[in-house]
Amino acid sequence: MENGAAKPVIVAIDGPSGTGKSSTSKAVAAQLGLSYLDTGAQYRAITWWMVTNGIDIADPSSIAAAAGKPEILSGTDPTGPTITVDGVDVAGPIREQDVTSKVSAVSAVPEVRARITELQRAIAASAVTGIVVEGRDIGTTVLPDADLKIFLTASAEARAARRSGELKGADLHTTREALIKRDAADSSRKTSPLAKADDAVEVDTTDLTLQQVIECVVTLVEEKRAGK
Ligand SMILES: Nc1ncnc2c1ncn2[C@@H]1O[C@H](COP(=O)(O)OP(=O)(O)OP(=O)(O)O)[C@@H](O)[C@H]1O
Ligand SMILES: Nc1ccn([C@H]2C[C@H](O)[C@@H](COP(=O)(O)O)O2)c(=O)n1
Repeated sequence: MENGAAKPVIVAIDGPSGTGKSSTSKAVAAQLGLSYLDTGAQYRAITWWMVTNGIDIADPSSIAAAAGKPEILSGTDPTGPTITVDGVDVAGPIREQDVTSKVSAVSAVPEVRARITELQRAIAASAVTGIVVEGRDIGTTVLPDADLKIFLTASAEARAARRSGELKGADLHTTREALIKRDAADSSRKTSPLAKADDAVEVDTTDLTLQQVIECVVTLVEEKRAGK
């Protein structure tokens, strides 16, 4: 690059629910001075808009017809990411159970994916120092030329324990079943399913602390930047 500025680094982090994508990505981006994009929040935001506007979630053609309507904006500061829909802050509502139970159906609709993928690529292209983008299809579809691709995994038991801790002691069995159901839907959809890219580095986080996962990913990014 001219004037000696470092080339922006693009990091894709994918994996099933509760593997630590958001926590890891935010911390890595903050530590390395990169932007951060939570693509799950964008799919949740469009789902929130569909629910709020009375779109029939069981009817993919209604979802497809409405996919271009909401304006979704993501703030990419890893120390305070934001998400708005038509100017409304939806950071809280998109985490509610009603949205969580419907997001897989909405995000399976090809028109929704095309719309959100376009937003994601534009955000990544405008990140000055680089960006950590986390989701399900970032390494395979959204940013196939990413400098580094990570695929996080963890046992269903570990993921359920993490989530039920977060949900203030929600029933472990119910939480585990809900995670497995959402992963199955996300992995089996036709368009851009949850999948590990062939060139992704897989990190099993089952027996690692969050801090160990962050350190592992920071090291991988630094090695990549150093051309190792
Ligand atoms: N290695 C780890 N050890 C213990 N807890 C962890 C670890 N990684 C993440 N967590 C905790 O697990 C919970 C889920 O993590 P996080 O939200 O980052 O996962 P995610 O993969 O982004 O999930 P989702 O895809 O459902 O949004 C959080 O409470 C987080 O603090
Ligand atoms: N790249 C992505 C990111 C997310 N989704 C869908 C599937 C998930 O179940 C849902 C919510 O994501 P989360 O907030 O749990 O990370 O969004 C997707 O299809 N593609």
